[in-house]
Amino acid sequence: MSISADGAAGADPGPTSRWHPRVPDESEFPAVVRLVGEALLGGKSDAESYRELTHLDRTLTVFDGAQPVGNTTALPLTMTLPGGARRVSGVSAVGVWPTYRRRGVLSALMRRQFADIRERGEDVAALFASEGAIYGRFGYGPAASAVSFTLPTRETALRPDAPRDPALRLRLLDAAEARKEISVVHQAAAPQRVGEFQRTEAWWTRVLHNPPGNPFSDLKCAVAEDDAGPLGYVLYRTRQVWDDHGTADSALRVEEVYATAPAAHTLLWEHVLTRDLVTSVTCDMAALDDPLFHLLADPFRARRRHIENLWIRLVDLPAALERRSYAAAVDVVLEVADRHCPWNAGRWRLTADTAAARCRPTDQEPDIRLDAAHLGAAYLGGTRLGGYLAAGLLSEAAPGAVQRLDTALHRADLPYCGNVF
Ligand SMILES: CC(=O)SCCNC(=O)CCNC(=O)[C@H](O)C(C)(C)COP(=O)(O)OP(=O)(O)OC[C@H]1O[C@@H](n2cnc3c(N)ncnc32)[C@H](O)[C@@H]1OP(=O)(O)O
Repeated sequence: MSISADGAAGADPGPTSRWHPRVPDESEFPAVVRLVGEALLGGKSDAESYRELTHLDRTLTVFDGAQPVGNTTALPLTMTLPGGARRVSGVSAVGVWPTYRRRGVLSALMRRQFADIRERGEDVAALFASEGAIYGRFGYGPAASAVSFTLPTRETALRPDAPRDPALRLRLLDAAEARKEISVVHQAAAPQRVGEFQRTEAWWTRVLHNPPGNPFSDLKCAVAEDDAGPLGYVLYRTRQVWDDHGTADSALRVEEVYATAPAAHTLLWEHVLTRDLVTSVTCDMAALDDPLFHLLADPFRARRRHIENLWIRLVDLPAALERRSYAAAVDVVLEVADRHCPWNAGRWRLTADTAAARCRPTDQEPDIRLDAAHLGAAYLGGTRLGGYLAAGLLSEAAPGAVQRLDTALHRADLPYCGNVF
C-alpha cells in the first residue's frame, strides 16, 4: 500500500486492469466526441470544437466492444515554465461514459497516459480540473489560482497616476479582423507569464469563435498601438439591457486582455470601463496579480471570486526538476511517493542554484517526505509546500528544509493560464 496526496490508498489499476486504452481511429472519433460531450454535460458544439485541437495519436480511449467508454487526450502545448517555454502535455477531454464510472476506467487511462507522455520525452502534464477531488490521487497538484470579478462601472475609476502614454491610440474592430495583430501581442506576452502557452491557429479559431445562441454580442476587439505596432488588446462582448424605467443597464464581459506595455493595459481597461450605456463589467478569469487590481482607484469595488486554474503533474520528476530554474540555492533530499508513476518513487537529491539544477537518485536519509502531487503543486512557484507541512500532509526530518525549498521554488509572478483547455 502506498500513500497518495489525497490520503487514499485505493485500488491500483495496474497491468491486471480489464481496461486497455488505445489510440482511436478517425472513424471512431465521432463516438469519442459524443462520449466526452455526454460525460462533461457539454453542448455538442463544445465537444466538436475539440477535433481541430486534438491529435489522434495523443488520444487514448477505452472501448467496451465497439463502444468508447472512457477517453483522455494530451494536447501538445508550448507552455511557459520556470526556466523557459517547453512542450507540456495538456491533458484534456477526460470523460467516462456515465454507466461505466467508478470501475477503474479513468485509472487505466491515466496510467497508460503517463507512460506515453514519458516515452515522448515530455516531463510535465497540466490540466484544468472539473472537480477538485479527481486528480490529486493521480499525482496532480493545484498549481495556479485565478479570479473572476465584476466592476460596477459608475463607481469604478483607474488611479490618476496609472501609466498613460499620449502616443498610444485605440482601434475598435471585429475580433476576427484583428486576428493577426492580436496573435503577435499574445505571442510576445505569453513568455512573460508562467502557465501561459503559445496559441496555434486552431487555438485562435477556438478563442475567436462566436457560439450560436449567445445572448452577448459577437466578439469585439480593441487594439492599443503606437507607431511601431500593437502593444495590447482586449476581447469583449456586450449585452444591451434597458431596465424597467428605460434606463441603460447594459453589461460588458471581458474575455481576455493582453498587453506588453503598462500604458497599453491602462488604455484598454479605461476603454471597457467607460463604454457608454454599460453599468457592469465582468471578467470570468484573470490572474490573481493582474495589474488592474493595482490600478483601480478603489480596489474594493472589484467583487472578486477565487477560481482554480492549472493543475500540474511531474511525469518525469528528475527531468522536470532539473529543467526548472531556481530563485536561490538549495540542497535537499526528497523521499517521493508516487503510486501512478513508479519510476518517480524513491529518494532524490536535488542540488540547485540560480544557474543550474541536478536531481539524482540517492540513498541518503531524506530531509522531506512528500507525494509527487505536492511537487506538482509547487512546481510553478504559486503554491507553497509550507502549506502542506502545516496541514501535516508532508513531513520534514531536517527543520527548515521545506522553507528552504519553498525559497528556491519562489517566483516573482504568479502562475496563470488564460486559456481553459
Ligand atoms: C482534464 C479534464 O478533462 S477534467 C474533466 C473530467 N471529467 C469529468 O468531470 C466528466 C464527468 N466525470 C467522469 O467522466 C468520471 O466520473 C471521471 C473521469 C471523473 C472518473 O472516472 P472513473 O472511471 O469513474 O474513475 P475511476 O473508477 O478510475 O476512479 C479512480 C478513483 O478516483 C475516485 N474518483 C473518480 N472520480 C471522482 C470524483 N469525481 N470525485 C471523487 N473521487 C473520484 C474513485 O472513487 C476511485 O477511487 P479509489 O482509487 O480510491 O477507488
